[in-house]
Amino acid sequence: HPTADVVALDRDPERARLLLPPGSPVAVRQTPAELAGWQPDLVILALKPQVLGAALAEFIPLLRGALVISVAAGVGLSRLGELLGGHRRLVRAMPNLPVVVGQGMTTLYADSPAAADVAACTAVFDAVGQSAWVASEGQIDAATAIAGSGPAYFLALVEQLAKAGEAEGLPAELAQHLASRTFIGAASLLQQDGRPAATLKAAVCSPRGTTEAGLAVLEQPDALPRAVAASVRAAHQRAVELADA
Ligand SMILES: NC(=O)C1=CN([C@@H]2O[C@H](COP(=O)(O)OP(=O)(O)OC[C@H]3O[C@@H](n4cnc5c(N)ncnc54)[C@H](O)[C@@H]3O)[C@@H](O)[C@H]2O)C=CC1
Ligand SMILES: O=C(O)[C@@H]1CCC=N1
Repeated sequence: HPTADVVALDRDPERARLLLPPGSPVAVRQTPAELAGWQPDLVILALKPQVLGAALAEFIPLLRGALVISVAAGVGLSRLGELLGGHRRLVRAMPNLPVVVGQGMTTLYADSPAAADVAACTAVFDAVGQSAWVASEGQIDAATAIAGSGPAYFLALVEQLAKAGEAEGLPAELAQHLASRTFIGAASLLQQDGRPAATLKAAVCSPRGTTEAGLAVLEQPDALPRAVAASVRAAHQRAVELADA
């Protein structure tokens, strides 16, 4: 928001400055103590689950009645509330890395949030992509395994496609270029066409052609379906474990 007073707080301020575009009006501070007397309306906590326990106590005086959004994977609202001295105006959010290019997908959950808080959170995350509220807190951990971690799965697929291209005789640079442009093109097609992935996939398959031959291997039950299900299960399980980190 053009008139909002935004402060980034990071104990490594140089790192925070690197993330801001040149000329950004966002002020960078190192400790909550430097903000004494300031009362933010909205606070986003983007600390690693493992450091929240030790770090949050010093944030309590800053928060007062603020709307607090935590993006920490796994850490539940009840634990966040305890770490924040009984603070109740809390929302969990799970954004993903494409927020940096305005293409994020964020999942949100709160216990009986006020309508104004729902609107404020939605506005924040819709400004960097899309957002969706889930009906139960457990779904945030499942969504973390899909959308939070998901960009890395697709990037891993691009890596493997490029490697396989090299193995089939393409120069490394060209194989990487083909793999990433193919991925970007397929993602844009999915976005612009609007039909489901399965329908578009079928459109690539010529009868008895090359794609059918490739998919017959990739989609064997013990190949991609099993690998994806097991990967998502592991990520989901890790989110549940991080609750106690
Ligand atoms: N990386 C991703 O794609 C996503 C990460 N998350 C969540 O975001 C959180 C942060 O993850 P990353 O950004 O990947 O980690 P990161 O290590 O890149 O960033 C954490 C930042 O916290 C700062 N920090 C550490 N202790 C501090 C303290 N006491 N006071 C102030 N600043 C402090 C560090 O200097 C660092 O800049 C995690 O809880 C993670 O679960 C959520 C969605 C996606
Ligand atoms: O890897 C993680 O734990 C965080 C949460 C989702 C994406 N990155």
